Amino acid sequence: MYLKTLHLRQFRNYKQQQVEFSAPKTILVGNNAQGKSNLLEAVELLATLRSHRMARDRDLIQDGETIAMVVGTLERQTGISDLALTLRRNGRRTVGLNGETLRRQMDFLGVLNAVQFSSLDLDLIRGGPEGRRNWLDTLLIQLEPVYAHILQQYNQVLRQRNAFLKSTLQHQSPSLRETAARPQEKPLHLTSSKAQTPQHSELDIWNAQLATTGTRVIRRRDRAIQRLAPIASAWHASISGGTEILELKYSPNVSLDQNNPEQVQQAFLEKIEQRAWQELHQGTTLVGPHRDEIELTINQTPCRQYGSQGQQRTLVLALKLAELELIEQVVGEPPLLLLDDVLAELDPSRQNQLLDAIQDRFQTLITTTHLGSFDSQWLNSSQILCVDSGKISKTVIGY
Ligand SMILES: Nc1ncnc2c1ncn2[C@@H]1O[C@H](COP(=O)(O)OP(=O)(O)OP(=O)(O)O)[C@@H](O)[C@H]1O
Repeated sequence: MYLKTLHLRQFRNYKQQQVEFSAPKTILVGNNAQGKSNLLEAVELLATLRSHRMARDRDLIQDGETIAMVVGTLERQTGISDLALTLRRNGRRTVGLNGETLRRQMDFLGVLNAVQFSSLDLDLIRGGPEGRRNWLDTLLIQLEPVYAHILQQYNQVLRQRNAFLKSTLQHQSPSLRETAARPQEKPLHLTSSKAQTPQHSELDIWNAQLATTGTRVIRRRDRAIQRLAPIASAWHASISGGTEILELKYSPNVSLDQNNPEQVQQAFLEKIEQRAWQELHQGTTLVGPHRDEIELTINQTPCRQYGSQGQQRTLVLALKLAELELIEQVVGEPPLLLLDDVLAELDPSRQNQLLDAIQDRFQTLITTTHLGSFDSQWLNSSQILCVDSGKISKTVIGY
């Protein structure tokens, strides 16, 4: 797939900007804080409707404006598509495909595919499990756009269940609150699952919904990791010269021993039952995929404790190359690669591995503060654009 043009209106620091991509590789060069990452973020939004910077829509809209637009023309084997995303300060975003507004965001996802790789990705290993869950979810949205809807349903049930648990905690009698201060002592009505109060029947409804929607999330995450793991291990072995074995394992908060959805739901409900008292005591949901972990180990040692920054970079590079390959396998066309200031973070040998893997196979947008890290062959075969205070101009070097 090939992104031919991108048009930004009142997006971040771009007032009005049209960009035409004239080569498989585009290098965006400019000083810090000029708008290079903003442009990549716009492409990422067209692909996933998410920003890895976790920006809110009002942050994406230019200061002082009420609306922003990102429009792209994409060429795929199946034909040309026009994608349009409108962000509003005081309203919902809307998405359009080929001139028509779409009712479901799900139908917008999966048209453009992209893998984003920035220095923030190094936190995938060092950071907490939430970052790894977000990374996997963003990948899954591209592999199966319906997953965006599934995840949204789960998060909605989770929010409502949390609100219910919180209000129950606030309204419980002082004697109960006193017992809650001693979590080892369960109040009588919670020692038997048969004892039913109106609050408990409402909780039962939330439990059932959490288990149903949560099981869908868990099973899809598991499938994605199973497909990604061997590809990532192979890349990792190739980059590290075969001396290190990377393992990627999904570690769901609810056991996935059984692959049958009914059995996973049953395991989910049993775990909720076990944690019921703690949940009421803490006023929040303690069971479900919002507490999953994705375990990364090298030679059986957890990566977080393992290794130097260089080894962690090798690992992230392997994960990103695996993402590219998996998306290509699943959607049947190579996705775009968005490299946000990462070349400078990699040593020359890792840079070469990455550049060799890309070749002209993946349309690649690269940001950099200086062109010194590219060899002349790369510079000659790339389109080079200068970014200066939200304005883009062509340079005389390159295409
Ligand atoms: N909503 C917004 N409205 C106007 N300007 C914005 C908005 N959001 C961000 N900016 C501006 O965008 C600029 C940052 O751009 P960007 O993050 O793309 O930097 P960059 O060129 O990639 O630089 P670096 O190399 O530091 O990452 C800053 O000047 C910031 O003030």
